[in-house]
Amino acid sequence: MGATTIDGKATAAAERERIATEVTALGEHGIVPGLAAVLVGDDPASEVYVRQKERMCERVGMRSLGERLDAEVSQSELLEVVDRLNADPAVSGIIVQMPLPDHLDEVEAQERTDPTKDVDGLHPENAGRLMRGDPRFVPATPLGCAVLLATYEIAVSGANIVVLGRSQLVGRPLATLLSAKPSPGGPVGNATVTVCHTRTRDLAAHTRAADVIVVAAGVAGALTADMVSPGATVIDVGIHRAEDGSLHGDVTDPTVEEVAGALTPVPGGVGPMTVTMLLENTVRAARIQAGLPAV
Ligand SMILES: Nc1nc(=O)c2c([nH]1)NC[C@@H]1CN(c3ccc(C(=O)N[C@@H](CCC(=O)O)C(=O)O)cc3)C=[N+]21
Repeated sequence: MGATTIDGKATAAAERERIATEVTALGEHGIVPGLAAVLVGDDPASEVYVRQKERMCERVGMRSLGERLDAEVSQSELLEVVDRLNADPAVSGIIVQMPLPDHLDEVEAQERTDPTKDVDGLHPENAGRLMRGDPRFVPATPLGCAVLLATYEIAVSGANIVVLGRSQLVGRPLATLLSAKPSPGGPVGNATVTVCHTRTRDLAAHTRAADVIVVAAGVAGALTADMVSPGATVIDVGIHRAEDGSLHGDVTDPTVEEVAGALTPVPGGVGPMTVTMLLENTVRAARIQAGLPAV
């Protein structure tokens, strides 16, 4: 038997064809969407992200700008970079990659980002709009997960979904998105969502009752086969680099694949969708800044 593989790489490639068409249409208005990523220090997951982002921007005809800052950079120097990108008309979207080194204040950097350029959706205004059911930028990873579920026609409406993880970037917004009343043309919603985390008592009881489990714990080994009900869908958001350079998700137990009905691989699952939805948000940002209707 074995689970259906949810092919994020192929789904992302199809989504990029649509995005490339939108980029071409904007080009006719003289607009080239540009994405700036601020990377402080050398977090390995962020390094993977930067590289993929630059490749994919190029493929769809967008501009990509990398701002690499030393791990020792001060908070005021970081904020100056954000201010400069806010003021730069060639920059449509800005992301400050997480996690930042401990001496830096992430929230202050997020609040400093122009909310119309905040393609990660982390500015309180954008996070608040998502909570209110009127999103401007849905964070790329949650949006990518929702698009995968829709593409593979995995029932979300009325389903029991466990989101394992409660980060501002993934778990929190994903739970909001999946439980929301979907807006017309918007992504999937109407699920019954349980947000679980490291302090959840009897986690396995929750995951075993789930039709869909999204593992966004950031901890390798967070989900084992005994925690999965037969046929359930498992979306693995984790990304870890092993000593030998290979990439792995939060799911490390190989028997999960024998129990689950569908499973995202790492690499080739959520990762490529994240990059692609970031491009989508950047096109949206460019349209908003140009006074065009957001698509
Ligand atoms: N503000 C912020 N927003 C983020 O969205 C964010 C972040 N900070 N910090 C770092 C993490 C990590 N992340 C990845 C996205 C895509 C891949 C990706 O493309 N993965 C490919 C790997 C391809 C390869 O190199 O082999 C895959 O899974 O197939 C990886 C990692 C986004 N993050």
